[in-house]
Amino acid sequence: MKENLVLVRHGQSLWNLENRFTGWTDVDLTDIGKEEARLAGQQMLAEKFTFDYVFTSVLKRAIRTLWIILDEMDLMWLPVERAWQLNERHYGALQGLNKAETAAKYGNEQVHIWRRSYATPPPALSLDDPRHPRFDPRYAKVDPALLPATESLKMTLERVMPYWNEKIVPRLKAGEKILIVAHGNSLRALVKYLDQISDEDITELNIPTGIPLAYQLDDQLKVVSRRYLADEEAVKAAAEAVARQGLAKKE
Ligand SMILES: O=C(O)[C@@H](CO)OP(=O)(O)O
Repeated sequence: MKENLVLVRHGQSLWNLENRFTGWTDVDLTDIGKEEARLAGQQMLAEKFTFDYVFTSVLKRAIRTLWIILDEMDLMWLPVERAWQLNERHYGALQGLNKAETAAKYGNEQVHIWRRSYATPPPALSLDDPRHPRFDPRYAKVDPALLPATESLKMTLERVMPYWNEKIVPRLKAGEKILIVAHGNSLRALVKYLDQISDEDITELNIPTGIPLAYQLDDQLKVVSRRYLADEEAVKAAAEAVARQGLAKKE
């Protein structure tokens, strides 16, 4: 394998299925999501991918996807680092709401801005909202000032990038092959950086669930090649399906 970095968005989650804004809500995979993870693992095995080190978030839809992939690849022994910095973008007060119903209420355009604009965050959770991450024991050791009540993609990128630079870059520079299993928007942040996508163009990028995206990076970590391990049509259809989730249902 010439690629040294593979990014995988977790398989379908319960709230993907119910079409709800998820963010930092810790929902599990559906059976389809587990199957997507199995296929991702089998695909990488078939193409003789292997890894030295693995990163994921602290949310179970990503962790379980990773477990299934490593199981399929017979790589369960690999070291894994879980980091809140790789979590999904925090969706603020939208978390739990149905995307199509929200679009019916506020308009497709407003929902597209909340979902895909670079710098506009959704409405924030109040500090005393029980869903605020400061009440969740998994973030007990994180500086409370860093815990978001909402995030734009820009804010997500601002917490993903320091982690990338500090924890992932040194391993890539040392020649390790890295797998990252994370989320639609934390991966959009990383892909924006790697592929140097502009603030405008990133609004049109949708990452499909469960399809490995493999990068070959050079010594300077510049992109030599990138490809999804699926045919182009399948990737396009899956990305368009993600984009459509934010549209109001036609009467
Ligand atoms: O709800 C979310 O957290 C994300 C990923 O499922 O959704 P979206 O594609 O709308 O950014």
